[in-house]
Amino acid sequence: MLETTIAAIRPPDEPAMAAARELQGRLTKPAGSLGALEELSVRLAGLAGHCPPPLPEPAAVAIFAGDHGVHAQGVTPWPQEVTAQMIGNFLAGGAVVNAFARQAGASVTVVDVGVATALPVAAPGGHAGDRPARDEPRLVAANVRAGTRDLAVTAALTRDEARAAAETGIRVAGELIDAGAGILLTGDMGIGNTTPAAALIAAFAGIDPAETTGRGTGVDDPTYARKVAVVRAALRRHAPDPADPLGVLAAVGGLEHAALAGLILGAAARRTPVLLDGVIAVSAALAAAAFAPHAVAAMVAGHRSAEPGATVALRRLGLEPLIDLGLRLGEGTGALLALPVVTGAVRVLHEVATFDSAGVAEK
Ligand SMILES: O=C(O)c1ccc[n+]([C@@H]2O[C@H](COP(=O)([O-])O)[C@@H](O)[C@H]2O)c1
Ligand SMILES: Cc1cc2nc[nH]c2cc1C
Repeated sequence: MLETTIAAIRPPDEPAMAAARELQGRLTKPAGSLGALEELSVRLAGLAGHCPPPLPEPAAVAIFAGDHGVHAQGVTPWPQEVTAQMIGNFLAGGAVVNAFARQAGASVTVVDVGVATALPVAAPGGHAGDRPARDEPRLVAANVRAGTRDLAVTAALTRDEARAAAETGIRVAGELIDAGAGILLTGDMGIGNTTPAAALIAAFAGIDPAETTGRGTGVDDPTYARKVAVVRAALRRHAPDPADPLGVLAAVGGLEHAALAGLILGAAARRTPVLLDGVIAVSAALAAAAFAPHAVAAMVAGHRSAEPGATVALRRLGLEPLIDLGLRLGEGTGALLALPVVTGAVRVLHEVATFDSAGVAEK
């Protein structure tokens, strides 16, 4: 399924992009006055193969959750159980992602792709295991293994495990798009997952982990120094080949990172935009781009995470984030805040009058 998905990813449609550029020039506003929204509208026309592209509605957030063997190295102060507990919170509607999803009118799908501890059977007020109503958060059980192995000691995953997680992401993308989603938003939850994200970005960018490792949930100086040393040693030990993205994901990645790479590939194959959240999403986006360079055409960078690796990854992908608020929460929160910007960029092409039609004089 991974190979057929990659093979289905085509380059953007140049005539649709040219039509969007030409239309932008005829709308009742000074040329270029919508800044980055204009190029975004052109990119989305190229992805859709149509001008104007469809409005990115409805929106669906997919939160991939997993745990990490590298937690044993003391790279985060939070107990591993928080991953499962936060799933309970997502399903009960009490997390920040839920508040922002309600505001944006987006659905929330939580995917257990590798949680290590027991999931809440039914969160208070939640619907885990029940058949949810249309707008309630939904849980997809797709656990590949109970957390990764410790990447400081051995490869985090086998290639088969990394593939299984990526194919889960592809499957979730297909199901959400089949159910009508016009845009997918990436979300993640995994205590410790900024460590593999930093390793993935350093591996794909070929740079020192000091440039890609951040403070995650907010680690102190000794923990930060340990984290950089763990990532550096892991890259030296595994020496992953950036031309082999499955190998990189297996060596130093995580199950949610691999699944997010799959979600992005699945969206790109269906010519559906995927709005990226923070550092975990952009590390997965580098893997997706290594699998299929044209997948970048489907990516929109929602925001610039405070994690330094996010800026490195966005630069390599050639993506400018839509908002920059110093967020470092994950869950899909930054992507949700950026969603109205994406919708606005497309709505302009649908609704704004041209100089001709409105009888407004041009300069
Ligand atoms: O989205 C981001 O850029 C981001 C930055 C820092 C932390 N996080 C979230 O915090 C958790 C990982 O942090 P840590 O310190 O345990 O590696 C995980 O659940 C992520 O969703 C997310
Ligand atoms: C409380 C908490 C919420 C989160 N959401 C995403 N990552 C998280 C990490 C923690 C610790």
